[in-house]
Order: sequence, then C-alpha cells, then structure tokens
Amino acid sequence: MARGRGRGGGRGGGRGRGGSRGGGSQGRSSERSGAPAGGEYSTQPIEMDNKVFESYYLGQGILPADEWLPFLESMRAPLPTTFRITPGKHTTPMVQQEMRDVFLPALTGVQHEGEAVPPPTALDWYPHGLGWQIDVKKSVLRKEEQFKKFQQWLVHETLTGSISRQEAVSMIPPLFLDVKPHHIVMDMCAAPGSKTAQLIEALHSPTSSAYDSFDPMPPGVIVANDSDNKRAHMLVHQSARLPSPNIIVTNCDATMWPRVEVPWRAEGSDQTVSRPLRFDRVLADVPCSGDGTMRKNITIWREWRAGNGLSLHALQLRILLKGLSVLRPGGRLVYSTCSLNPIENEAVVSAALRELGADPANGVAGKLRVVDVSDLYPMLKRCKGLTHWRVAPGSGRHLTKEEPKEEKASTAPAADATAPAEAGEASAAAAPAPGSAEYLAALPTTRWVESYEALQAVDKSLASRTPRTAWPCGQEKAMGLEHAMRVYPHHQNTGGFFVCVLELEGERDEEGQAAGMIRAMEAKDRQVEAEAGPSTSAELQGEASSSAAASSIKRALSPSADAEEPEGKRLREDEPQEDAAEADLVVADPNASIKPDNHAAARATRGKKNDRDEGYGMPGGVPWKEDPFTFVDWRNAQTQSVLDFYGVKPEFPKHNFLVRNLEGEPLRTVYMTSSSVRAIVSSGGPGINGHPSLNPRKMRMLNCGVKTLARQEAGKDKQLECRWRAIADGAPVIRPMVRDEMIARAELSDLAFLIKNHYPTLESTPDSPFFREMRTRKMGSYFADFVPGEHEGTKLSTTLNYPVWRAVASINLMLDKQEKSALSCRIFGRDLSTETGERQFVAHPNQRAAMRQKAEAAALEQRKADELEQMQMEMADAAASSSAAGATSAPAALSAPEPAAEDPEQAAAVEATEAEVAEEGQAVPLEQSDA
Ligand SMILES: C[S@@+](CC[C@H](N)C(=O)[O-])C[C@H]1O[C@@H](n2cnc3c(N)ncnc32)[C@H](O)[C@@H]1O
Repeated sequence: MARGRGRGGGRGGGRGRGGSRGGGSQGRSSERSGAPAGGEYSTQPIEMDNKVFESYYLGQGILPADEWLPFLESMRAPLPTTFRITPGKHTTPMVQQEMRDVFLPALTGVQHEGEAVPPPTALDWYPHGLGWQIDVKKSVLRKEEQFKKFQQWLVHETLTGSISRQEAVSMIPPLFLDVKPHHIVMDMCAAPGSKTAQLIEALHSPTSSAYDSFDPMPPGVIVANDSDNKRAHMLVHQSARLPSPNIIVTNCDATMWPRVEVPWRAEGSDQTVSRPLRFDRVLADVPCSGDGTMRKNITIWREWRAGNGLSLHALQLRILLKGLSVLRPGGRLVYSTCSLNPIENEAVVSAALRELGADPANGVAGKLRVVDVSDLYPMLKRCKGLTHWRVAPGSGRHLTKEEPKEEKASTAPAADATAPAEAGEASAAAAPAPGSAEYLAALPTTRWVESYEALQAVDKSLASRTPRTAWPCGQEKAMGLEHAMRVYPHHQNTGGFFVCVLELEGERDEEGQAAGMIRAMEAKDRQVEAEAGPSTSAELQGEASSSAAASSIKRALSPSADAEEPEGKRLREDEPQEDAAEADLVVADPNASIKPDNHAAARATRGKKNDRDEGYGMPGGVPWKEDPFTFVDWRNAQTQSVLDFYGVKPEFPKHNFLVRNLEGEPLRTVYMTSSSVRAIVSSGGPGINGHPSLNPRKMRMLNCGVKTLARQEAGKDKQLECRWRAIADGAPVIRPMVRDEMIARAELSDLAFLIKNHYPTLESTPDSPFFREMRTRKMGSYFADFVPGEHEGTKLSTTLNYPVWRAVASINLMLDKQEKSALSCRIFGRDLSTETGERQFVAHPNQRAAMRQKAEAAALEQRKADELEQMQMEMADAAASSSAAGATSAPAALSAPEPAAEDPEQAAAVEATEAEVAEEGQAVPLEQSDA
C-alpha cells in the first residue's frame, strides 16, 4: 500500500478548528474531511486522535518521554506551506529577488482580525536560501490582499516551473543522494515527482543556484519510474515543467526492474561492450503507511493501525533490494519513507544489510553500509535511527498476556530513544508518563511479540503471514543503523520522515557510468559517419522523395491519422483530478489517489504472455502501448535542413533527435536527448513488433528527452528554408551550438514590445537594432538574447534567451501566454500584454485541457480551410497552365497539396495551439507533495 488514500490517506485542507467530538479530545477533531476507503467523501469532522497509534509509538519508544506531548500537539496542527525556487534557471535570480524584496516586506507586519500574521521564513537548512515556508491560516490567504497576491504568484510561478511546492521533509532525500551531473540516477517510486524535480535540478545545476552553473545537457540521466500508470503519467507532466534532454520516464514495478543492456566503452579502449545498466545513484522513496503525513492527510488518524506498516514491509524490502542490485559498486542509495514506523524503516534497512552479508557479531561488515551524514546540512534537526524496535503482528489476546496496568508505563519512551529497550521490560522509573497515570492506563494494549519464534509458538498461521525480517536481529547498533535519520514534526514544524543513506562497497568511480556509454555512442557515430562518407545536404535533399518521407509528410498533414503527440492524448485522458481548492496555497495531496500496489509484482508476472513478451507485465493493469521511440537518421533531409539552417557547430548532437514513429521521420515534434539517454533507449537488441530497440519496451518507457523542434508550415511563397522551429523548452540545449548569426542581441525595450504585441507586423516594430536586424532576416526561427539594461525605469540584470519566430511579415516571441505573463510580471511588475496588467494563468487542469482542445480544434479547422484554398488555387493554376500547354496530366496539387501559407493570423492560430500544448505540458502544478 502506498501512503495516502486507501487505508490511511486523505486530502489535506484547511486548519482544524477544534470542534470536539466526545472522548475528551478537545481541539483534536478537524473539520477537514477525507476520503474513506470506499472513495466517498465524508463530511464528518475527523478526530485527530488515535489511542492505538499512541500506545504503539509510546511502546516503540521513538521519542524521549518529555517530547511526546509536543510531538502529539504538532501532529495535530496544520502543516505550513513550503516551496522551493528552482535553481539554475535564468529566471532564478528574478524569482529570488521578488520573494526577498517584494513579497517578504509586503507580508511582514500584517495584522488579521487583530492578530499578527507570521511572515514567510526561509528554510535555514535548504541550500542557497531557495527553500521557503509560510504558516498562515486559509482565511488570511483568502482575505488579506497581500497574501492573495502572493498566492497568485506562487501558483503562477509553479505552473511555469520556477517554483516547486513541496513538503519540507520531502526535500531531504534528494539532498542526501548528492547527485552530480555525470550520474545515472534511478528514482524507483517517483510519482508524483517532487523529488524527481529536485534530481533534475541537481543534474543540471549541481553546485549553485546561479544560471551560469546551469548545464543544459549534462552527461548523466534521470530515470523516473512508477508502477502506477496514471501516476507515472504525472511524471511526464512534471518533467515537462523542468524540461531536460536527460530524463526517461518509465512505468515498471520497481521490484521487477528489467535487466537493461547498454553499450559501454572504457577510456582508451577501442572496443565497445554491451553491459547491464548500473546506476550511480538510486532513490527508493518507497510506498509506505504515511503516518508522518498525518498533519496533512488527516484520515490517517482514523485509519491507523500497526498492521498497515507491517503489511508493506516485504514490498519495501523487495524494492530496496532491487535498487541495491542495480546500483554500481561504490554507488549511493537513499531509502526513505514518510512513515514513523520502524517496521517500514530501520527493519527494512536492517534486513537489507543482512541480505548483503553484514554479520557484525562475526566481524563481517558486508557489502553495504549505512553512511554517517551527520555533518551534512547541520541546520536540519533530526534524530538518530532506532537500533531496537518491537513488533506487534496482530491484536489477538492469545499473542501476549495482558500487561499489568502498573507495567503499562514501561512502554512509555525511554530517555534515550535509541537505546535498546527489551520487550516487556519494566522501566517505569526511567520513563516519565506523557500525561497522567490514568491517561496511560486508558491506552489500549499493544500486543508486542518478542520474536518470530515466539510468534510461531503461539500462532503459526499469523507467523506464516508475518515477515521474519520485521524483528531486529540485535546487531543493529553495530550495523550503524543509528546513522539513519528520523525527522519529527515538533522539531522544525514539518511532517515526519525517515531517511537512510546507504553505500555499496566498491571502488570510487569518479567518472560515473554515463562516461563509458557516451564514449560508446560517440565511437558508433564516428563509424557510421565514416561509412556513409562525405555527404552534402544538397545530395541528401534528394532523399526527401523517398516513399517513407512522402508518406510521413502526408501523415503530418493529416493529424487524425498521425500517431505522434501521444502526450497530447494522454494529457486529456490522464488529467489528474484535483479539487477546486487547487489555487489555494494548501493544495490537494497528490498521494490521495495512491492505491495499494501490493500485488504489482504478481500481476507483472501474469502479464507476461510468453517468452517473447518483453513487456514484463502490466503495472496498474495497463498494457504497454507506447508509440515507438526512434532516433532520426542524421542524413534525413529534414534533419539536414535543420543542421544547415541553424548552422550547427561540430559538437551539435545531430544523432540525438528522437521522434515517436517507426519510420524515424520528423513529422511534427522532434525531441532531443543526451547521448547517455540515447545509449539506453536505442539498445538492448532489436525490438519486437518493429520497435527499433528492446530497452524502451522492457522499461515500459513513457517519455524521454525534451521537445526541441516543432514543424512550421511553409509559406505560399515558399520562403521557408527550414520547417523546424525551435521550441522554448529545448532552446537552452541547442542555442549554445548554433551559428552566431542565429542569435540576435536585443534590448529590454524590445522584450517589452514583444510581450505587449502578439505577432506584430514587421512594419509596426520599433526602429531598434534588433527589429532592424530581424527585418533583414529570412523567414524562420532565431534566438534573441535580451541583454541587461533599463527600460522606462525597469531594470534587467541578467541576460534572457528566448526563441523568436520571424514570419513572412511578422515576428513573435515564442513563449506560451502563461510564461510570457509570468515573465512580464517578474520584470515589469505587471502583465504588459493585458490592459489591466493582471497575471494570466490557468490553475485548474480541466480548464487548461478545455482551452487546449479549443485551440487545437480552431487550428485544425484553419489548416483544413487553408489546405482547401491552396488546393483550389493550385488546381486553377494547373488547369490554366495545362490548357496553355495543351497538356493532359493531372494537376500536381492533387497528389501533393502544399501546406498553407504562413500569415500573421494563421501563425497566431498555430502559435496559440503550440502555446496551449506547451502550457498543458508545463501546467500541472507541482503538488504539495507527500512525498
Ligand atoms: C511515496 S510515493 C513516491 C513519492 C515521490 N517519490 C515524490 O517525491 O513525489 C510512492 C510511490 O510508489 C509507487 N509504487 C507503489 N508500488 C510500487 C512498485 N512496486 N514499484 C514502483 N512504484 C511503486 C506508488 O504509485 C507511489 O507513486
């Protein structure tokens, strides 16, 4: 079971108002309601009180006794909203500055109904001051103007990927994973993707928040996986917020992660070998009972029982062991849960350590060690991992004798929470009661069973259903389990979390796994190019008449028959349903939709129809039906037109263009991947059912790379040399590798004009050097560098780069409306494109989907009308010329209609569609994660 809905989750909402519902629990019920197991929403207030929970954790001794009450109090308080500013984007300094210089002062000293409202605070342990927290009531957010504005900013910047809303504790595991740009990283249970976002950020901007530290295409790879198909698609949306050529999204049961073969070449060698993919870093943020999220998922209060954690232990261990099996020697794995239960935490790690040979009693360290990271992030308050815990496998009276009431206090926490406390040991003197004696006496009895053998003796059937590894082996201290970290809510006003950093024995591998894969791909590319011999693009243009290309063009013109753009399809089908409170700071819990996935492994085995079926299962019951992932032959005429027009430098990765059709033909959208991603995607042997390679199928790949080029229709007057327009997402990757003439220097005033005016005609543009220059250019895609400067009292202090489209008679900044509006507000303090200056963003996914569909339908209609008009004109031309020449052949236009002309109106329609698609791709707000 995953944390959240099902047995124990729900949607977080407003602040509990303390309506009491019996049981003397004044102030412990919440008007927040939650979804019960059946999925129906309850309007009943939920009691934030569970005596079984208290009895269990007091018995586990997870905290010193004097911390028990503050802990409980904190667990009942609403969780503050936390967010991170995305590092390394060129907008990062602006967003940081807005937070520090605009919002922080505006939100300081605010009074609401006579009470002081606390201002936002920076998370002192989060690097570069990028993490923030705000702890105010919903009523304040709704009523106070400053907070309303702040909230809008937060939602808008989240939609554009400049901010990620994420629970503070969820930010911890990726920090300790210590991802470097050359690492191949696996996020085993990644959805909805808040930690994946951090991993992507770390790969591209490892050491600093500054844009100059940003590497648009580092050597490494992030594989983001989730077994739940719908949730895995959330990862596709998530990765679209932070576009990267280095990402692969997969939909596997992590316990069944396949053997993936990749080409690899050692430094200095001239031999490429095929070897299994190994990861430098693995994040195992496993499904868990989620009781560390009770401040947000209040239904867990009602549903909590000891068995929830116990039933997940085996799955968690299997995921961890699989993660370790794909980790390279010397590699690092971070195991984490948002559960406080040692059965899901220390017990899982202890079992893995033993599985990998740790036997401290006999002086054997084993191949795996728990890393002491106590010197890292010292401002982060955390407790040591437990070295002893107890197991309560059931509630039957036969399991243990009822403890005498006076001994009940023995289950209260010991002063040293990490010290072993024998089951049933009476230590009342050392354990001050968390409340009165009566309070303790009223707690229900937890049936602790001392050992697996003791359980077998009293209940064989229960023993057969209980994992032996749930019990400690007694060597936990020697195995270093106290180096694990427990984060408790009352220490820093957060949720609860468990994090353990593990490293496999092995040589330090400074270069990482990606380097050998990239060497292998480069060697292959050199060989392919040498074999092909020198080829001019003029020669290659002739190949465009091949039948594959012709049929592809036809498909491109007939979108309904086109299998491309699977994402668009998915966006509609898998739109995450979020509640109406989405635009509020406290957003719906993404894990509310997690269902238990205990049987994923079994389903996966059943899903294998025969030995030739490399699909290996159907997580979530969904078969793998993805369009092929095919790299485009660099000699393809379309690719050549791109290489020629953009005048790419020798280092341009011309072999790394990827499309989603079998023919490898660029039709509408072309993706770019890193060479390391290409090594993974294009390998594993020949695919089946015509798929070019086996790995994507084995990995149940959903998506990879970054959208980089979009097809633009040629104008009537055939001015368009290259039909491929740079997309903003992929622009940072290709911009550094195009000829200088493709990049035009522009001023802040030019940016203001382009924001204000949508597809302005060239005649209407100001007489600035940038627009003068653009008027002389051929129709096509260019990059504008907006350099630091001033305009009407506004200052730009960093260079911004965006693609622009030079149409026949107009020009446009190629940013979607939402992004343009955010940019304008950051720089000019208002949206210059609207009369009111209000921000323009669409927070709700259903609205976004509707808008996108409308724009697509309008563009399609427009295109059909244009095609018809074009065909009629050409037929008329052909008829005129054939009658003039006395010829009888059919008009050429009948067999190959020319695409419609590009004029400002049509360009605007296409751009609107593109904008909506782009918007859709980026627009899923980064949920306040579970994580
Ligand atoms: C705790 S959530 C992960 C949160 C995520 N790491 C984040 O930061 O956004 C656990 C995830 O594990 C997934 N899951 C459950 N069983 C799985 C399995 N056998 N293999 C892979 N993923 C699994 C669930 O679908 C769920 O999305």
